[in-house]
Amino acid sequence: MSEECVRVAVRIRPLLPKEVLRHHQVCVRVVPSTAQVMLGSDRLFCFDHAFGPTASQDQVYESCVQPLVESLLDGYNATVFCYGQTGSGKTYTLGGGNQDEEGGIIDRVAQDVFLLLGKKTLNSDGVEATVRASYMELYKEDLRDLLEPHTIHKELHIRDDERGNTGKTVMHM
Ligand SMILES: Nc1ncnc2c1ncn2[C@@H]1O[C@H](COP(=O)(O)OP(=O)(O)OP(=O)(O)O)[C@@H](O)[C@H]1O
Repeated sequence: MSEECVRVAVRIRPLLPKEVLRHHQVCVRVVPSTAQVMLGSDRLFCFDHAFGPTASQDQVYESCVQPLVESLLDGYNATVFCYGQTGSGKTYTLGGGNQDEEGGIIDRVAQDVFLLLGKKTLNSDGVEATVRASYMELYKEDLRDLLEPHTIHKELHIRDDERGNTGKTVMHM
């Protein structure tokens, strides 16, 4: 893995059945054996990773995220976020989730965090670990606690943290 602080991966999802039925065409493809994508026939873009429509959830996780989980347990901070227009595959890549889909990044991170913590605590006497997780949705101006989906009306507010403008914190999570 490169030493860059910020790395960008692009994932091209397959056409959906409804898109195939409507004869939509694929307009972007990965240049084989590179991290480049070609838009149309002559516009080339470079990324740190490029995944085509046949890439598995495993491949995306192993190349882009797993190394971050390992460094997390060495004390580093890590952020992974998905960006893209509606329907481009952010939820699928992060969550997967439908019964017939493979699990996404969140499932795999959770599994690996506990697996690696298990190994660490086994190998080092007296080491204890606490894992805290929050899962929220910010849609327009509304925040939802996705670990308590029934509390739609729960009063959640974004505030500056005690250090001022450098971070944000959500009250009442
Ligand atoms: N790599 C993939 N392989 C197979 N199906 C995919 C893939 N990525 C996305 N899809 C499918 O494409 C559809 C749209 O994906 P998804 O809901 O993840 O988009 P999104 O970016 O989260 O959209 P929105 O911003 O509207 O929430 C879903 O039916 C999803 O199952």
